[in-house]
Amino acid sequence: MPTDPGPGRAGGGPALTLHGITKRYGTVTALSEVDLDIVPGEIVGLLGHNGAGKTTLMSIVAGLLRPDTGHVRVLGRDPAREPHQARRQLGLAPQELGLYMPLTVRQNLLFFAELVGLRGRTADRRIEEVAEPLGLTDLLGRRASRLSGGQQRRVHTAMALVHRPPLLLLDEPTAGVDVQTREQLLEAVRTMAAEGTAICYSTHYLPEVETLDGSVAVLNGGRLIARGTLKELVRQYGDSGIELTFSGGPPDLSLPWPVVRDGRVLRVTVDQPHLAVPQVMAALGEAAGELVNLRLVQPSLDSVFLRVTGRRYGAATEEDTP
Ligand SMILES: Nc1ncnc2c1ncn2[C@@H]1O[C@H](COP(=O)(O)OP(=O)(O)OP(=O)(O)O)[C@@H](O)[C@H]1O
Repeated sequence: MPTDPGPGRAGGGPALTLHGITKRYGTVTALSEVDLDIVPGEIVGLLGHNGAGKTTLMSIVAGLLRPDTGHVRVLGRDPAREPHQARRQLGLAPQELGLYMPLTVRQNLLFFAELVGLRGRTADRRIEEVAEPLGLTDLLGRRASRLSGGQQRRVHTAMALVHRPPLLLLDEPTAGVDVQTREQLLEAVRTMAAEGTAICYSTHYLPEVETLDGSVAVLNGGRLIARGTLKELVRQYGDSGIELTFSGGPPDLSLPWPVVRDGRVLRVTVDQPHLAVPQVMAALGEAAGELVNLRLVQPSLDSVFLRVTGRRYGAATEEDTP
């Protein structure tokens, strides 16, 4: 049994509290009046289009950037005033890989373990513990430079976990990884949450957030515009409908349901889209010849995102109906 304290150390309060956080870079407002709590054991999918402020938010929590206004508490500590204490309570896996390529996997993990005060047998044991679920046990002696991209990404994530932090910040941990690595990372995230770790998980891949079945925070232009569990948000904002894509400009349709035009796409919001298809097709008339795709949209995180931001999320999967 590990002797170091586990992640359930928040004493009942939130693992992370952000209150009124604003951050500007010159004239660009990256975050505006953001309030966010994450409680122990909660996985928050942090979502937003490119430039929405996700990385800025994580950097502020990790104490790498200072907010212009507002306050941050990591397990009750202010990363700006008590950087070392706050830093030990969190693990950050930034977007950019941070491996030392000439070192072995074990040496990379040991380096990070020592940075947060782990030594000797405690560090060795934690390295073994963190390597196992991420499929790194057999790779501990291998140089980082000799690993595949997916293996490097797993080591990068393992470095954030090695001190068993009660708060974990993962910035697009599955960017560019293979299916097996994705599964291993998601499983490791689920396990840590079940053990009480609070996790802030940014991704451009909505099905991952649905798989993790956690809660969601949506940033848009630096503002937090939606926050809740997946189920709550889908109930509140998850429109269903029909999405029609045309080879040229979409026609004007006369239908009894709201129709929104977005470039070459028309979106019809309707409760039971499969029953509405015949009427929509009939309304197309000659424009049916220009139709290149018809998709039934069911209430999901994808439709929540579209509703609250006005744009679909970049890498969401599509269940296209030919
Ligand atoms: N160092 C910087 N100097 C100036 N502007 C910056 C800087 N870093 C970020 N920004 C701007 O702040 C805004 C938020 O950027 P941020 O990187 O936090 O977004 P993001 O949601 O992480 O985006 P992505 O999904 O592309 O990683 C963007 O408009 C970005 O251009």
